[in-house]
Amino acid sequence: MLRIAVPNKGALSRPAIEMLREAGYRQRGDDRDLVCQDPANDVEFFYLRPRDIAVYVGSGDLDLGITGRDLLLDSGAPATEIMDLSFGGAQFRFAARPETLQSVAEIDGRRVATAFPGVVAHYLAANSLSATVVRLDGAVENAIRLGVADVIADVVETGATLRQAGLVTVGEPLLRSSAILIGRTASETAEDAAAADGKAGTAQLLRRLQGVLVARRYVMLAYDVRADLLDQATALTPGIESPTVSPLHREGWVAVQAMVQRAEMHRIMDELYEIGARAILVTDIAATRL
Ligand SMILES: Nc1ncnc2c1ncn2[C@@H]1O[C@H](COP(=O)(O)OP(=O)(O)OP(=O)(O)O)[C@@H](O)[C@H]1O
Ligand SMILES: O=P(O)(O)OC[C@H]1O[C@H](OP(=O)(O)OP(=O)(O)O)[C@H](O)[C@@H]1O
Ligand SMILES: [Mg+2]
Repeated sequence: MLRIAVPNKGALSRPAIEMLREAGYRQRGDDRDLVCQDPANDVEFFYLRPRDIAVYVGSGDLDLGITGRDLLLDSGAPATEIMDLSFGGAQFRFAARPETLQSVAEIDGRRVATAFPGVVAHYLAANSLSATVVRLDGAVENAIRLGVADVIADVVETGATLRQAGLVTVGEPLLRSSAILIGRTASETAEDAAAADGKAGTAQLLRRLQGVLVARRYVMLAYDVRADLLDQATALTPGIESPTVSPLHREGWVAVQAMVQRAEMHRIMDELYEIGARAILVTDIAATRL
């Protein structure tokens, strides 16, 4: 049986559970449940603090887990990123009072408050800087006004918390984080992952999660167009492999179906209309296996 760690609380919990449900797995019905069995898929889910997930996966006690890239790096656990899950996006940045630090180089010799000492130590070492790291649990934006630190290093999503605390970012992000699937060994494909841990459920999970990512990113576009305009139209909608073209009852016209990126759909529909395509329809994709 495959054993998978899922965030029990925090920014990543709800979207992780939603993604697993969309991928066809059974998930807990109550926020307080710590374990959920999914016998139909031969998987057991454990709900854990996102910060602890890399530890369980790194030790081999759990096979796979969903956590943040920043939390994986911070843990220093021997686990690796298998797949970017495209949610929980945030930057990890230094911040300070305006006008106090012109560049990251000036962090040298200062006190840096953070709940991610591993990420900060890694960055300082890679950039030959030395600073005193003050480890806090959260609400680190307060550390400067309370005199504990000169600089903070924290997760920034909208930037609202920094603004409210009267702080500004310093330098470029230390890292761009998002939710990731982690395992013991890096795997390029679902087949590699299954081969690495010898569990069939691993390949199935990877394929299903990839299926959800594609279903979220793409829509199905269908339209009718005059056959002599088909080359022009399919240049706009090449699809993933190749568009489906079917004859229409109406002489000289064809129907075309192709997947397009959701972010591009309105531009493509406008351009198709311009060249003479009609009955242009978009439908959501519920699930995919490409
Ligand atoms: N707005 C956000 N605030 C905090 N973490 C975020 C945010 N958006 C994404 N994340 C990611 O969520 C993970 C942190 O989750 P975690 O549950 O440890 O903290 P949290 O969401 O702040 O919850 P809490 O601090 O209440 O325990 C990190 O990987 C972080 O990059
Ligand atoms: O850029 P923003 O959209 O404002 O989000 C980032 C803030 O959210 C998180 O704090 P959280 O609410 O989790 O509190 P914590 O510091 O106690 O973890 C994070 O630590 C930042 O403070
Ligand atoms: Mg937090």
